[in-house]
Amino acid sequence: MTSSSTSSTIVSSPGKVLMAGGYLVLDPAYSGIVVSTSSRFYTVIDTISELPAPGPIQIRVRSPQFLDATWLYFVEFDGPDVVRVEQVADNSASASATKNKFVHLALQRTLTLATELKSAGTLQNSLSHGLDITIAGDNDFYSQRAQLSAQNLPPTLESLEKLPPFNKTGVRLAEVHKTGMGSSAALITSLVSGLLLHLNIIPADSFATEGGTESASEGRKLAHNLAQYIHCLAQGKVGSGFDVSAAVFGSQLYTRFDPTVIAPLMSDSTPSHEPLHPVISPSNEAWNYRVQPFKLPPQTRLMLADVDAGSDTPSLVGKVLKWRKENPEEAKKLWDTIDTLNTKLAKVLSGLSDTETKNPTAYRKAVKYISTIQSVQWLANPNITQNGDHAAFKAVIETFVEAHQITEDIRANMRKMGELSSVPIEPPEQTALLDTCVSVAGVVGGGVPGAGGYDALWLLVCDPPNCPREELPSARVERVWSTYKDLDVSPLLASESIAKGVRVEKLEEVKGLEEVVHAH
Ligand SMILES: Nc1ncnc2c1ncn2[C@@H]1O[C@H](COP(=O)(O)OP(=O)(O)O)[C@@H](O)[C@H]1O
Ligand SMILES: C[C@@](O)(CCOP(=O)(O)OP(=O)(O)O)CC(=O)O
Repeated sequence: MTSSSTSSTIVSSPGKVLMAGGYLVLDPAYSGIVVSTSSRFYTVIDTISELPAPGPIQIRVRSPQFLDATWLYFVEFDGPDVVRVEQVADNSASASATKNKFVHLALQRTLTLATELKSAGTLQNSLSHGLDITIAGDNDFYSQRAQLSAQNLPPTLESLEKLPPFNKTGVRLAEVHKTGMGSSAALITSLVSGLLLHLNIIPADSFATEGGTESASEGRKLAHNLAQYIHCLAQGKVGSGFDVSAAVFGSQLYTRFDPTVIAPLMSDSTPSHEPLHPVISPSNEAWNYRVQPFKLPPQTRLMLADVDAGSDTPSLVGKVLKWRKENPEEAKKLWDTIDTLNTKLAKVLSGLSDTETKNPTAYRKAVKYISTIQSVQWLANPNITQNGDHAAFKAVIETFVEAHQITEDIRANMRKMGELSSVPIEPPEQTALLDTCVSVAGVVGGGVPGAGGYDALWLLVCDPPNCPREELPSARVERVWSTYKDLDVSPLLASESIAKGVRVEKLEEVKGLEEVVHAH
């Protein structure tokens, strides 16, 4: 199969970090602070340029970063509204014998929805040349430790920047070491959104407008509902869905949907006999998730680290939920305390963005000032109001101190949750590492993302403009990470994504993507 890029559709969607709200966000009474990352998953959909061969319609999906990662499917129409997508057995050199449930379900359910919204005949026409789909994830989704050490590079941001984009992992998908940024949610979202655009199920400008549930386009909401449903089906469980929501809408305060909305469609049988559109449609009011806009303050930077000591999220979640069920009163008190703190954190961080808009000079000076001092010292200088724009300058610093204090209080309460339910949410090794990081000059706060455990951490650090790289708080943090003895800590390149969720891309503007698409 050869492919042309003239008619290609390229869509990307970001990874996620649940900064605050782990476990709470599983309950619709509480929300989570979700930051979407600059690391993205890309789906490139091409039409096969050769004349259609007689025989069934073909869809080829490739993930060139992995070994044995080409999947070939036949699409068959059976009557006016039944479409079947079957994986072709390993009878060609280019197709692998492995299955990819996530990809298969994304194709199967998206084409089913398409048949309901267009006619089978129209869809058959759109697919007559087949589809050639390439999937690629930014390096951050997979641990690059092995690749760095193979090149004798230390685990630093500078080294990560030297690795080729969409670096080959050298392994099969099942063997890859994930970093917890939500590869499957970002993959499903980019694939489903790309297909909806390519098949004209949603208008071409669906992802041009941004926003949460209030202002997003109907096309974006449809992509969300469909991706959320397919992701649940592929995972075989209904989580809170914050990862898909971040992939679709970007950074946000997320409140989950009631899982009963998709219950009628959760049977694994193919094809599903229940029509999808009445359930998936954005006009179905049973979709009661809420996405409120959120972003990190200006001149700060989110830093993420991959900590090598893997833990298993599902077992953590099961134990915490069991404890909560058995201790409802104590749990409610703790959940409410944490929620008050989480809500306050979101408000304080959003407030900093407003302050920067209103008084950019005082804000910039304050960030610059605190970026060279440990948080305990930020207000220590009695002459602080003499320094710059007086009251406004001091007020900015006070707000940063508040943000720092809240993140520390959240950590303490998450540790309590862990102790009470006998789950290593912020285990002692992570506490020691985080305490060290949080005391570095210019660090606002940090924590264990999502469900916690041993495998990751996040930090929010000041990032004043026009400052030499080696003098930035991020460089100080990197030095701590690279010399830390008790845990193996490796940085991730990602920061917060400025683009809000899923977006359309141009091949030539994404470094390295063209090479991946044309790799064989
Ligand atoms: N680059 C990729 N190409 C194709 N499929 C992928 C890719 N990355 C992830 N997947 C799919 O997602 C699955 C992993 O899902 P899951 O274990 O839920 O991961 P995560 O915790 O990252 O969401 C893989 O088995 C595969 O089906
Ligand atoms: C416990 C949770 O609230 C958060 C888990 O967040 P993680 O980021 O740890 O999740 P994975 O992507 O599964 O590793 C469960 C949920 O919200 O679904």
